[in-house]
Amino acid sequence: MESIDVLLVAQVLPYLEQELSKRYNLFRICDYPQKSQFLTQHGALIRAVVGNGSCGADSELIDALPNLEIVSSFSVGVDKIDLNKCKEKGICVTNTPDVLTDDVADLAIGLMLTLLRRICECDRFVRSGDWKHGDYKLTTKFSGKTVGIIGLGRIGTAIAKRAEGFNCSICYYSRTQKQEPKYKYYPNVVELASNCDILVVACSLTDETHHIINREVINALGPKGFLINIGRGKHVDEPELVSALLEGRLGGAGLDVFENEPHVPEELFGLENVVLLPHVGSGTVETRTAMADLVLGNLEAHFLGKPLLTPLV
Ligand SMILES: O=CC(=O)O
Repeated sequence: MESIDVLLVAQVLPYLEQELSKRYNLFRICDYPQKSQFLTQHGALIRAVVGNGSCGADSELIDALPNLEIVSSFSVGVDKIDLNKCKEKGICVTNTPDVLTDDVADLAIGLMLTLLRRICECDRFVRSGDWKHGDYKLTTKFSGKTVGIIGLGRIGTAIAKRAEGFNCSICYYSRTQKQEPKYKYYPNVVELASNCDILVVACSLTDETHHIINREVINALGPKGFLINIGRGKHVDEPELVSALLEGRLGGAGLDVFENEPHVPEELFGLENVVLLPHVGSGTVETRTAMADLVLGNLEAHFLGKPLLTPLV
């Protein structure tokens, strides 16, 4: 398959990049200071694009690649791929579901525990020597809280199962009610936020879920409520979140994702009731390797004319 031209548009696991360059004629967009120059010179050669959750294939890129057959994303989220355009043009799209579910759900629970029990702050308290001057203040219990989940898909369900292990009650919002009698369904996010202690964003980013966490939802969650976001930064109206935290209208936030990564609002840096992570939901060696193998497996299947492993479009 060395003669197949593949374009890498994002920074991915070195193992994936190495395997791609062994198997294909690999172009890396980052090697070209002018993207437009690359596209004019080589655009017509490219049959596959490999991207990730931050950089995929927008309408402009798809238009510049007239022989594109497949976009294979090293991510579960595909909000950076113009799916409608791919459908229209008959371009296949694959992502990396399932293999990262456990890691993302583990991290969501980690964020809840870290936020409520102030684990990062406690660590800083010990390192700074402050413990010698007195004990750390009391924090908030996690076990038994009501956890509200936006999006009861693979990741949302895995979070619910884990939270059940902490005797938490589970409620959720999703476009349609699921066959899950143990979990209470709310038909809108404001009602969900009013009725839970911890609100978790676990849905995919679409036009409908952009800023699903807005001022009204934040106010419904309230000064004793906590927000956890392991979805996408754009699920949250970030300036609204920052003002709610600064004004004490929200109890706290555990965030793995931000609207303009890697930029994080600096107003958050001084707050004790936030935990800030650098988008590491699936960031373990085991999971990223499994994700890389899925990207490679999907490309191989496509070019051998076999069924795709994880087709989306
Ligand atoms: O954010 C990460 C992913 O979509 O896999």
